[in-house]
Amino acid sequence: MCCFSTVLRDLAPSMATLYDGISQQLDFTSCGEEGSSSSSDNSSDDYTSRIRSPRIRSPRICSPRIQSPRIRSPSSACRTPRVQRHRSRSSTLSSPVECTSPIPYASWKKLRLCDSPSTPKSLLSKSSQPCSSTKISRNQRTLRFNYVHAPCVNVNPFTPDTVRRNSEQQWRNSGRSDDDEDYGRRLKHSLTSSEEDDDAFLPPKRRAVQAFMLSRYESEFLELECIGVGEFGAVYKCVKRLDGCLYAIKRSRRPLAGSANEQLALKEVYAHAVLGHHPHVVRYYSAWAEDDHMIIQNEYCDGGSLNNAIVTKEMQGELFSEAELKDLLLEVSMGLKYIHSLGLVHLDIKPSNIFICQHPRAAGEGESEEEDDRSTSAGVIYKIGDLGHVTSTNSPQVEEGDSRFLASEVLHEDYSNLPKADIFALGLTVLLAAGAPPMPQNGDEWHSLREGKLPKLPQELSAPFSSLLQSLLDPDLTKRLSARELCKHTVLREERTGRLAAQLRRELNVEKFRTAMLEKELQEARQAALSPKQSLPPGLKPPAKMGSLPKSGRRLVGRKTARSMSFGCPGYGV
Ligand SMILES: Nc1ncnc2c1ncn2[C@@H]1O[C@H](COP(=O)(O)OP(=O)(O)OP(=O)(O)O)[C@@H](O)[C@H]1O
Ligand SMILES: [Mg+2]
Repeated sequence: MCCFSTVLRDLAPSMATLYDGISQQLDFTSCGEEGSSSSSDNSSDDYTSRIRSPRIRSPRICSPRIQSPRIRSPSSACRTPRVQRHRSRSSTLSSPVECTSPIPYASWKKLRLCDSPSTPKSLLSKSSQPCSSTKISRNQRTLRFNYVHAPCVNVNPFTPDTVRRNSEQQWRNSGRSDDDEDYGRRLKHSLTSSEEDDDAFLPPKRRAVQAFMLSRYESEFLELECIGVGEFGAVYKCVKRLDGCLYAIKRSRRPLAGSANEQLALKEVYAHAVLGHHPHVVRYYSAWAEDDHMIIQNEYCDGGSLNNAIVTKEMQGELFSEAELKDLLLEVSMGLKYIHSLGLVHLDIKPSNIFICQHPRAAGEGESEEEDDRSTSAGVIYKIGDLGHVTSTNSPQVEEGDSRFLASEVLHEDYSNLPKADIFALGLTVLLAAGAPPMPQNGDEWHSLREGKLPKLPQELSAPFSSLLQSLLDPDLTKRLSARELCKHTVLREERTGRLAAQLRRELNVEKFRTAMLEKELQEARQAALSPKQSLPPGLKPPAKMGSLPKSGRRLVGRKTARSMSFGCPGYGV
């Protein structure tokens, strides 16, 4: 009896926790429409206070955009683009009915209901809930998130050591809360553990599959830091609790449903899904809607954006070398060639939308037929990201990108050769990396660039490379090279091929040396086999010489056992 009462007493807190869990579940389901348009401001603030951590934030790159100058008559070919920036992405509409998006609110709703294997579960469950905008108070929400403990983070045992060490260092610097200490501990342990205690890598199984009444973002990911804030949303560096790998999670800043942002968010997801995997396009893993915000899980590029790299170089008084510029141009062209080959255009190519991977090997890259990352000058890989403006070439719905990189023909609504608009923007991007002054948003300078006049650069580029850059800005679209042509261009290929050849020669020499060493060992082994008396201890009978082996090849010892052979084994000539 005494034992039974003890058990009951011990059970009481667990029952209370269970009850809490159930009530939180109810609470959670009721918050589905908190971000509905009528309450967007509050929700946005709530979101900001909840999700944005006061951690390191990369310098914000202001990228004003054109304010949807949709219908423009040819007479609008004025000297200065009339379009005034600050930008269409942010224009949240007050009601779904007013939505100007070509994907109407109804379709968005339907999209959430379509039950395909690729439809995120969270999206489906959310869609099945009533659309009433039952709001929960800030306090309730706080309670909900405070009471539930997030599952721990698994440490991926396949993470290369260098990456793991970097993560551990970052972990130490980030000053995490007690809740996530476990991850830090296991991460640290994984660096020092021996083979016998490799089990320590793996958390108890129940943790990996446990269901928690948290948002998908919080239950599946551990947020490490905010790595960028764009017009559309904020991007967080996160570790996925299950696989222990890093991802860039992009979350729209404002509630989506019924807003113009909805179209952009969907465009980005559609484009990523269609594009699949290419070494020069930021990889997409998953997307879902949460509290009416779109969340996109992408590959994390450890070198940040090209824009950040340009700013950093500038501060250090350095410039991208011509070889690096050629790599940049070639690799982004490869990504564009792929995008264009699928009948799509990016329409927002600029330094802040090109990302750098510094550990391509670790990320399993360099598998493209077209390239070999051994041949890149800086050993980094450039990738095209931010697909929010992607549209198809056949039936373009052009949401113009940043006016600083906008081709003149797009401003004049000539959409007959949109891939060349990407090439124009790429030309300006490479010029910026070469040290060109910031691109103008309008005015005479803006026009002179569109007339094919290159800006002054602080470094001397070779004549062939300069004229190649010049051709990217050519106002005559037929003279502006295509991505396909750029990928084959000798100016870009020559050096790269030379570097690859040199690298292959080095590797060949290493292999030759290894072969020579093996041959030497083999010779020694043969020698030892031919003069066995010298090496055998006294009293031991020498084995039969090669020449005196029985003709049938019968073995003298171990006749009944399977024969295993190895090089360098005296007694068995090869
Ligand atoms: N995959 C990634 N890896 C590393 N950093 C990233 C990644 N995605 C985004 N970032 C960082 O976040 C910033 C904003 O990202 P992104 O361009 O996707 O958002 P955005 O809201 O569309 O921005 P904008 O409208 O200004 O182009 C980038 O400039 C970069 O610094
Ligand atoms: Mg961007």
